[in-house]
Amino acid sequence: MKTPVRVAVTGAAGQIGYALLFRIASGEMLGKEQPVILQLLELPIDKAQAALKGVIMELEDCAFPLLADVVGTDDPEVAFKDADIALLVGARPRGPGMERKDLLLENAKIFTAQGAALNKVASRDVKVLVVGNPANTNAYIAMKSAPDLNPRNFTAMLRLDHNRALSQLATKAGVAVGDIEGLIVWGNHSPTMYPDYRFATAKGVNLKDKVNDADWNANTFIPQVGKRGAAIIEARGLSSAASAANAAIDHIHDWVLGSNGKWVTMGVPSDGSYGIPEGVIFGFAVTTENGEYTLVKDIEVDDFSQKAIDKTLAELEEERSGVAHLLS
Ligand SMILES: NC(=O)C1=CN([C@@H]2O[C@H](COP(=O)(O)OP(=O)(O)OC[C@H]3O[C@@H](n4cnc5c(N)ncnc54)[C@H](O)[C@@H]3O)[C@@H](O)[C@H]2O)C=CC1
Ligand SMILES: O=C([O-])CC(=O)C(=O)O
Repeated sequence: MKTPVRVAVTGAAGQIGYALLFRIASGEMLGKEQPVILQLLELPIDKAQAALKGVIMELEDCAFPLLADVVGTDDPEVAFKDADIALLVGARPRGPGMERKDLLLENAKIFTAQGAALNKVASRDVKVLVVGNPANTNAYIAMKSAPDLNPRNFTAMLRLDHNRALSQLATKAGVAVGDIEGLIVWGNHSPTMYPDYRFATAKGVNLKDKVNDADWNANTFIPQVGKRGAAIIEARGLSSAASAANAAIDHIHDWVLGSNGKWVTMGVPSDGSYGIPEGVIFGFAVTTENGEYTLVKDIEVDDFSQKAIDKTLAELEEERSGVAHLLS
């Protein structure tokens, strides 16, 4: 039997947590041979702790062979102790009529405290995925609050946007979603994100050429992917949960086990590529192998794409300056 991997999940009793934990424990994230220890964090309030207790009871009732242990706590330093993977989900979600950045100041404090706790007690190789919104800037805050950890290991979730774009493109192009390669979502997890299908192919066929519809790209595809979160809130009265949990599983699965040469989108600290200032957590195309990601370089950026990238970067810079006072 392999040594169990310690997976910390914050906001574990929330809607995404409920859609996520059972899949991690059944081996969908790290593989069917990999035991896990779940270290679950919830707020130090009775209702949240009682809900967490109920979720842990249900995890027990599944008798998952791969679930080596479960810890429930209200203390980040207990949840993150020796964590190999940390899924930072716990944060307030938006409601109808709000943008994700409206959550910034309220949620930012969570990520300074949790970054500091990770810095203190997590594995030195911990892989961090920030799901709580606004995800890119929260990941930036956590990264800056953890100066002893490798900044590369702080990532934000754009995989849901990537998966949404895959699905819409597959439908439009009349191809199987699993055959699509070479898709990117650049930038911020917000309506300014830029889903870019210029290099997407299915079975070697370029899908931009196949679709051949610039109007659909500019006026349907890009805005629909960008505003999909709001459309779900409108329809459900609650923000996406199962699809968000699914994207978190995909993100960590590929980061740990590899993407087999496929491009996937991760929000990662820029190394200065494509003119994105170093350290800004930006959605880039990456490939993953042996637990490491590599930015895909030298993607041609045309005028249309440059304008879209500039717009989403400007928003991230604005968010970053809005939280600068929390980081000094
Ligand atoms: N990046 C992405 O693609 C997506 C991000 N999200 C975001 O994920 C976050 C969670 O969403 P839901 O699960 O639907 O919300 P929820 O409200 O159902 O659950 C959040 C849970 O986090 C807990 N929590 C709050 N502050 C905490 C803290 N400091 N430490 C530990 N736990 C804490 C709450 O008690 C609650 O149980 C929201 O910010 C939402 O906007 C949602 C969908 C997609
Ligand atoms: O839209 C929201 O607030 C939740 C989210 O991030 C998404 O579904 O993409």
